Amino acid sequence: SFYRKPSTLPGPRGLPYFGNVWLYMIGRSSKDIIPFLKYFVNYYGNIFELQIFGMNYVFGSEAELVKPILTSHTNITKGRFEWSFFKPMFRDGVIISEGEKWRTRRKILEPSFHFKILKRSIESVARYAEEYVSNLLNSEGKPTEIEDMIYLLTLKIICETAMGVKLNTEDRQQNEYVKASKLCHDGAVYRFFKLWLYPDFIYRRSNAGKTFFRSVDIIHDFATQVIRNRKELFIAEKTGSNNQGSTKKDKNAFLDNLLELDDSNPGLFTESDIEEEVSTFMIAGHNPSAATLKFLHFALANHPDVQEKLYDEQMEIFGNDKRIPTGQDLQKMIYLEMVIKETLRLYPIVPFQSRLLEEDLQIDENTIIPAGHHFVVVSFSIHRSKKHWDNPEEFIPERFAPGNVINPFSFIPFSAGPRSCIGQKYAMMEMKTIMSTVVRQCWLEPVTTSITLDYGIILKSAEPIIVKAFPRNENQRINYKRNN
Ligand code: HEM
Repeated sequence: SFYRKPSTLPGPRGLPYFGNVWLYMIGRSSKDIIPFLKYFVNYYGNIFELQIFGMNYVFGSEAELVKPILTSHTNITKGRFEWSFFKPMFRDGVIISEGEKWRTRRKILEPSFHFKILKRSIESVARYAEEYVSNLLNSEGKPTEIEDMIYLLTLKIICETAMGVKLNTEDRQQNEYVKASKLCHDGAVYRFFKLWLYPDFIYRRSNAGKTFFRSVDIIHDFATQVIRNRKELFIAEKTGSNNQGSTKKDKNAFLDNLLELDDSNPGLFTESDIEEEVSTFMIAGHNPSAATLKFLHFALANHPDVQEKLYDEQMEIFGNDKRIPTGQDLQKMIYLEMVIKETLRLYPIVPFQSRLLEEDLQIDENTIIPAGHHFVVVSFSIHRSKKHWDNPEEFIPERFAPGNVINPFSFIPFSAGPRSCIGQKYAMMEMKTIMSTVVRQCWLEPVTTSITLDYGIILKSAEPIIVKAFPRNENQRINYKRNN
C-alpha cells in the first residue's frame, strides 16, 4: 500500500500519491539539485522528509544521524527508484545488486583491491601520469581544458591495472567510450526531471532515450571487447601457448580473478555476470577519480600557496631524482593526502546516497524510520556543516593534519560501512601517484577561477576546468615568494 501515516519529521507537505518533489522539479535541471539540497537543509534542518510520488524520503545531514544507516549490515539495499535511472549502465553489478547476490559478489571482488595488490599498479599509474603531464605541458602555457585528457588517463589506468588490457593510445574507441559514459551519466539525470519520459516505451522513442541507449550499448560493447581480449590471453596461458609475455603483475588483475572463477566453477560466474561487473568497475573505476582529479587541478591552480607546499613535500621525498614513486613514497605524501581529502570534502563526487529500508531504523532516541521508507545520506551537507568544520566553505587542507580529531561520519567521501567504496585505497593510490607527477613537473595557473556545482550522477562543475600549465622550475618559486 502506498499510504503511510503523516510523518512527524519536518518537511513540506504534499499531495497524496504525487507527494511534493515534483512541484520543485517543473522546469528545473541538474544544476538545481545542489542548491535545493542546501535550501532544504537550511530551512528544515538536519533531518527532513520529502515525498517523491508514493515514497517517503528521509534526508539526514548530520554525522551522528547517518551513522546508524551506514554501519547497518541489514539495511544495505540501494533506493530502487533512483537507481533505476542508472541501471542500464551498471546492470546488476555490485554497485546496485541486493541481498545475497551483493554479499557474495562483494566478498569475491574485494580481495582484488587490497593494498598489497594495489602496490603493483603504481608503476602503470605513474607511466600514464608521465604521459598525461607531457601532453599537458605540450600546451606551452596556453589555456587548456583538462577534462578529456583526465578521463582518458583514468580509463587507461583502470583498463590496464584491473582488466590487464593495454589500450592503444591512438584508439578512437576510447574517446568514444569516454563520451558515451558521460552521455549516460548526464542522460540519466536529465530523465529524472522529465516526468513524461519515465515510461520506458516513451523514453526509448524519444531523442534523449535514443542517445542514452546508444551510449549504453557503446559502454557495454567496450567492456565485452576488453573481456574478450583478456580471455584470449587467459586461455593462451592456461594451455601454455602464451607467447605474449604476460608478467606476474598482470596475473592479479581483477578481471583475471573473475575469469579464474568462471574456469574453476563452471556456471557460478557466467559471461553476463562477468560483463556486469567489468562494466561496473570500468565506470566506477574511472569516472569518480577523473571527476576528483579535475577538482584537484582547479584547487591547486587557484591556491598557489598549496602548490608550493606540495612541491616542497615532493622535493623532500625525491629531491631532483626523476624516479617514479614507490608505495613507501606514497605513504610519505602526508600533505598531498590532506589536499586530496580537503578536495573530497568540498567536492564529494557522491554528494548524496540513498537506501531503501528493509527494516525499521532507529536513528536517535526519539526517531525510528519505518521499513519501506528511504533514507538519504547527504554527504555534501555533512561535509560543509558548521558543526563539524570551521569555515566550511574555505579550502583549508590543514584541517586534515595528522593529529586533528575528525568524526569519521563527518567525512564520508567514500561512504562508510559495509557498502562503502570498494576502490577507496585504489583511488587514493591513483590520485596520489598522478598528483605527485603533476606537482613535481608542472606549475598550474588558473583560467577557471570559480565554479558552480552540477550533478550528473556524480558531482561536477558546470563550467569547464581550464588551467595553464608551465614546466616546474625554481623561478616560479622565486617569483611566488617575491609576490607574496
Ligand atoms: C575519488 C574516487 C572515488 C570516490 C570518491 C568514490 C566514492 C564512492 C562512494 C561514495 C560509494 C558509495 C555509493 C553509494 O552508496 O551510493 C562508492 C561505491 C563504489 N565504488 Fe567508489 N569511489 C571512487 C573511486 C572508485 C574506484 C577507483 C573504484 C574501482 C576501482 C570504485 C568502485 C566502487 C564500487 C564497485 C562501489 C560499490 C560498492 C558496493 O555497493 O558494495 N570506486 N564509491
